[in-house]
Amino acid sequence: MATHAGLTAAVRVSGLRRRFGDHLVLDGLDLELAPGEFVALLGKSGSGKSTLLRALAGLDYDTGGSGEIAVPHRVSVAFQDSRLLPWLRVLGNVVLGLGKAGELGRAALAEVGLADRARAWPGELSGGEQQRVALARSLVREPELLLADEPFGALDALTRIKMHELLRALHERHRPAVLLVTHDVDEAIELADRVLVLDRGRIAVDRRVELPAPRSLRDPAFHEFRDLLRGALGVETGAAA
Ligand SMILES: Nc1ncnc2c1ncn2[C@@H]1O[C@H](COP(=O)(O)OP(=O)(O)OP(=O)(O)O)[C@@H](O)[C@H]1O
Repeated sequence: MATHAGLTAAVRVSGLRRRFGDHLVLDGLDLELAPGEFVALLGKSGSGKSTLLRALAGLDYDTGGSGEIAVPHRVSVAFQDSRLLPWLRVLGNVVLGLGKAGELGRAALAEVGLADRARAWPGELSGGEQQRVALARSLVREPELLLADEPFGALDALTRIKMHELLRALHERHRPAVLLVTHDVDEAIELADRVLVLDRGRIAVDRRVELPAPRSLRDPAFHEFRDLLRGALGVETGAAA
């Protein structure tokens, strides 16, 4: 079913339906991402965000479904846990399956600030460092599309801020299209060019983030946008506080 996107879109999804037994999770979903666009995907727990990501990544072999999906040739996927192989050193994980010399891998590790950890074992790294290795592993494949499922969900707040900065910088430099699944409304507004809310199997909200950079929680427009998204997610907006 998956085909390759034309030059005009990095992702094109039309009429995507996915069900688990009687449970229709995606119900005729339509979505387009432009090349280089950074898009955040929000949605209540169980709304189907990971199901959509897996469909785009071609990882949902057993699921009943229909619809059209077009993605680029080079797609990378990042998950909440880094999924590094513990029996390979850091550099081995980065270049796994590429059959290339380590030079590209070392350059990618340098980009995420881990040039000196190439020979370490994954178990010797902190959670944040492991996620940086996972980013390097994605980068070295020069993806046209990066699919990220809560990649910072397990990190502490400070490490998360640093990872945000790193991801923005890497996006600026390499310009893949990004689809970032997150529970964190502020993370979505800080990072993305465009924010989507998935509800009842479709994209219920699709808004560009027009806030000036650097995006600041002090900007009243940030709060307006946050309230709009929280409203769409059925969360108290705190407007009366
Ligand atoms: N392999 C599966 N078998 C049966 N049901 C599944 C399977 N995978 C997902 N589901 C169901 O599909 C629905 C959507 O799941 P999905 O993981 O896509 O949601 P999500 O929006 O990513 O949730 P969360 O934010 O909690 O991670 C849920 O009701 C889930 O129980």
